[in-house]
Amino acid sequence: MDFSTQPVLQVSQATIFQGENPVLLDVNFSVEQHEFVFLIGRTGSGKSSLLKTLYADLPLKTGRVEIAGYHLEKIKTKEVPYLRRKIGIIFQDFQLFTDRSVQENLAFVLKATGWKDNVQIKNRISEVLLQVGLAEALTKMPHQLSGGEQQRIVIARALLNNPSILLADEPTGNLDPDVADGIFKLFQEINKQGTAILMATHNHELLRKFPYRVLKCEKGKLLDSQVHDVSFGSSF
Ligand SMILES: Nc1ncnc2c1ncn2[C@@H]1O[C@H](COP(=O)(O)OP(=O)(O)OP(=O)(O)O)[C@@H](O)[C@H]1O
Repeated sequence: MDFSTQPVLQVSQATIFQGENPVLLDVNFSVEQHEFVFLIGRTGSGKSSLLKTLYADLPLKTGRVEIAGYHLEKIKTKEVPYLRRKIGIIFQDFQLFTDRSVQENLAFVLKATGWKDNVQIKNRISEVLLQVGLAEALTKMPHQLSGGEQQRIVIARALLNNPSILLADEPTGNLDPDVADGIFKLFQEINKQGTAILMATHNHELLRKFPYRVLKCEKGKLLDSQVHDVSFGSSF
């Protein structure tokens, strides 16, 4: 068994760019396997740009990032799909195929990531649906599900390949507060089972309720509540 304490994410001296424009300078932090970390900051402060860099949607031009065993400063385009199997990515807007059932949406991802055995595919889909509390949704079409249920399916999809870290960009942003609470609890359960979570949020309530570590994008820097005095205030 692997008892290594190697962080799942390590960022050193990285600059986060949008095109030619630097958005965050000299970014340094790491995330351990058991951690739940909030990413905050005003609109336009660089949260999404940081997350996009971490899943290799934006190139890392300066500095070093190791995530789920991949070094982004030297990753090749053909390796990016393999990296994305090791990290789960969840956005605010559910991007399910609207013309396919839940089962077909999930099977598509497994097949695209190399799964071939139909029995194993079926079993894995049942497992992740059970994990997100939606076993009965298997044959439903996305439009037959509520917003919160669709987001649960998106989370199930992100879990299919047992990622070591989930990157979530405002995953509760479009949901009613009660539904958002349920989704947040689901993230906490997933975290307790050993998946690190880095979640961008504007939700003050969550930050006040849950004393997780906070990374804050502010004036081109990334502040870390483990190192800096990070104010939540009204500035995010
Ligand atoms: N596709 C893009 N092309 C060029 N510039 C962009 C692009 N997306 C974002 N930016 C710019 O990069 C900077 C950081 O934006 P980013 O989307 O990372 O902020 P954010 O903190 O995620 O904001 P929000 O809370 O509104 O999602 C902003 O100045 C923004 O205008």
